[in-house]
Amino acid sequence: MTVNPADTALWPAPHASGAVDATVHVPGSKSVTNRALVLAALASEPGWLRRPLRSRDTLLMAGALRAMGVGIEEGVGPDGTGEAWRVIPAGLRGPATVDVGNAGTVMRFLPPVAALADGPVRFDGDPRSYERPLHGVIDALRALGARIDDDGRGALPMTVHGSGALDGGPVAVDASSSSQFVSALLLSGPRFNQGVEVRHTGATLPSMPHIRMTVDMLRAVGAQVDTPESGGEPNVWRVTPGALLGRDLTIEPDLSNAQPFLAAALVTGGRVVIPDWPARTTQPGDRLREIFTEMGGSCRLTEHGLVFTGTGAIHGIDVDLSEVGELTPGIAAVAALADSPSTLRGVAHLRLHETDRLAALTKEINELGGDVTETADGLHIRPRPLHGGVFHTYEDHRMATAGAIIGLAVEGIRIENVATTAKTLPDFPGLWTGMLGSDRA
Ligand SMILES: O=C(O)C1=C[C@@H](OP(=O)(O)O)[C@@H](O)[C@H](O)C1
Ligand SMILES: C=C(OP(=O)(O)O)C(=O)O
Repeated sequence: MTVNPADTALWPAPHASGAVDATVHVPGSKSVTNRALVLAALASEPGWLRRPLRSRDTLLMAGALRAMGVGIEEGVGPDGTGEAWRVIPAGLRGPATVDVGNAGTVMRFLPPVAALADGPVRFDGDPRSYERPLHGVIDALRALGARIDDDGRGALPMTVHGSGALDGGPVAVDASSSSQFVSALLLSGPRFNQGVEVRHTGATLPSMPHIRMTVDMLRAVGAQVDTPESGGEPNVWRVTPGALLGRDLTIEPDLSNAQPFLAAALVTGGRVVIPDWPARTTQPGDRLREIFTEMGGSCRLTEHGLVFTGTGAIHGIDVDLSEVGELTPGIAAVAALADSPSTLRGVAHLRLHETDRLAALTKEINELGGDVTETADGLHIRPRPLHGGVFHTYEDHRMATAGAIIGLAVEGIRIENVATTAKTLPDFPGLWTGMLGSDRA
């Protein structure tokens, strides 16, 4: 990818002059949009995605599916309101090339789809995508009958030689480095000849809500899925082969991307409303209601959405984030501004995310005067007065939003490459300054 020098420029993170009071419309969920695209592409009839997220990760997913022959028409919905994408499934085909960027969902969810295509599908992406774990997907697909050429490291780049069908059946996977290995195999499972039975063999399994999201969305398109929670064996998921329905699905706002805005209410002692917060969801961001309440805020789910209010006090927290790892950078940023220390646990696998997030958070907060230490599976954060400086982001969207949170309370923070937020959150700077502008209007 060519980097535009303007994108890596330093962005002066706005300092909050007072308590924020704003309503923020957060764009659609990355995780839901990319699952919905895959399931719609594998269905036996066309479907609709309403209010899809339009961001780097989701456009890469749509582009990759189009390259394999799927029709995706971007436009307005059947009732003429709001953005909606029409997905028209077609016989999956190669040769095709997939650019995964640095999207975990694209690099893990699409190789099983490619195994169903007729022809070779080449996968490549950003340099970081070569380092992110993919062995679980590659080894499992080979065990299920696929032919894959990689360079022997079990990582990108690689070519999946689709033969139009895959046997499927039982397979063992160590998904301790990413829950996306399990999700990937389950999502395409209904289209494998024998379905799929995925047995997780590792000691730990992160991001369980994201696996529940996969299961819920599969069931919503007619798949039969047996899970440990529905009375099955622990660590075993079974998907029965069968046709998938085309659906008309409205995508929920991305609750993990609501995090910086909720944090703004907490940090400034203000109030932020997030419309369309779902009453029931599998998104891990829903845990923020509890976590940010423990850290000093309060929230109410109303007809207007989630109303989150800060008091001005920010407390430290001792919390296991293994289920909700993607919330860690934002929680670490708030914790660095708290009135007592924090311990964030259960997130060793974050070393393999967009960047090594534990190292990056430690270095960047400490360079502003903070006192953060890495543990085997997380961070200890002892708040200290911070000063301005450059906050490096390592092409990680959540590092950029974490820096913006600190910038609200600390003058002179400049964020490197704020444009990296476009991975999942289009126009973050606009939404952020809009939120801060509302209290001055
Ligand atoms: O399935 C998904 O949509 C995701 C699963 C999680 O991945 P890991 O299990 O690799 O942490 C999460 O961190 C990522 O942002 C999105
Ligand atoms: C880990 C993340 O993304 P990915 O889907 O690329 O794994 C994230 O969004 O925090």
